[in-house]
Amino acid sequence: MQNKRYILLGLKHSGKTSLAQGMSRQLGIPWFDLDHRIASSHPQYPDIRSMYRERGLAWFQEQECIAYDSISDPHCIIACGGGAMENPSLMERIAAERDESPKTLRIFIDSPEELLFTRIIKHGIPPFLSSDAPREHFRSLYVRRRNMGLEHADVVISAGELDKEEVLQQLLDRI
Ligand SMILES: Nc1ncnc2c1ncn2[C@@H]1O[C@H](COP(=O)(O)OP(=O)(O)O)[C@@H](O)[C@H]1O
Ligand SMILES: O=C(O)C1=C[C@@H](OP(=O)(O)O)[C@@H](O)[C@H](O)C1
Ligand SMILES: [Mg+2]
Repeated sequence: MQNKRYILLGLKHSGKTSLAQGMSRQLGIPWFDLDHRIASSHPQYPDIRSMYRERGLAWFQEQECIAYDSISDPHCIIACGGGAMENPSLMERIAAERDESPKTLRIFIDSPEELLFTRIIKHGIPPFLSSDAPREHFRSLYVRRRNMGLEHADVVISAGELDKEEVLQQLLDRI
């Protein structure tokens, strides 16, 4: 099972980065995180939030594509950011790669809305959520991104209330 390229998709805080690390440990193949690559290419910003806030969505989406293109390993795990499903250029790249080589597998981590919102606001309201009505904004964003994730995915993992190790196990059983 390890001779594939696994792409992790899911809303913010669904556990993509943690799962990529866990999969890498279990499968013995490298893992990459698009946000980490963007951050290390732009050390003038303290974090992803501040660069997203300062440079805006279009710039950030371009950086996601550049970060994706910079990964050449055919066998690896790539954790995308929570907005990746809404980045058409990135989704097209990955779909084209999948058409060329069925060894690319898109995995959507499907987590409940309320649980994600609770995890997200623990660290304050992120720049992609309106500060006036973050809960309502998150609801519409959740529905839209989830539908897109389900549409793009080859495998869907229902994470429910499972802890990280349990989600990882579900995922490993399915690939
Ligand atoms: N299944 C889970 N159960 C509980 N907490 C989780 C779970 N998955 C992720 N988390 C927590 O949510 C936060 C975001 O996790 P992370 O792996 O960075 O998600 P993502 O990359 O999807 O934003 C971290 O604090 C992490 O410990
Ligand atoms: O949901 C989003 O729009 C975003 C999620 C973040 O990634 P994580 O899902 O890994 O936290 C990061 O890419 C950026 O802040 C935008
Ligand atoms: Mg992440």
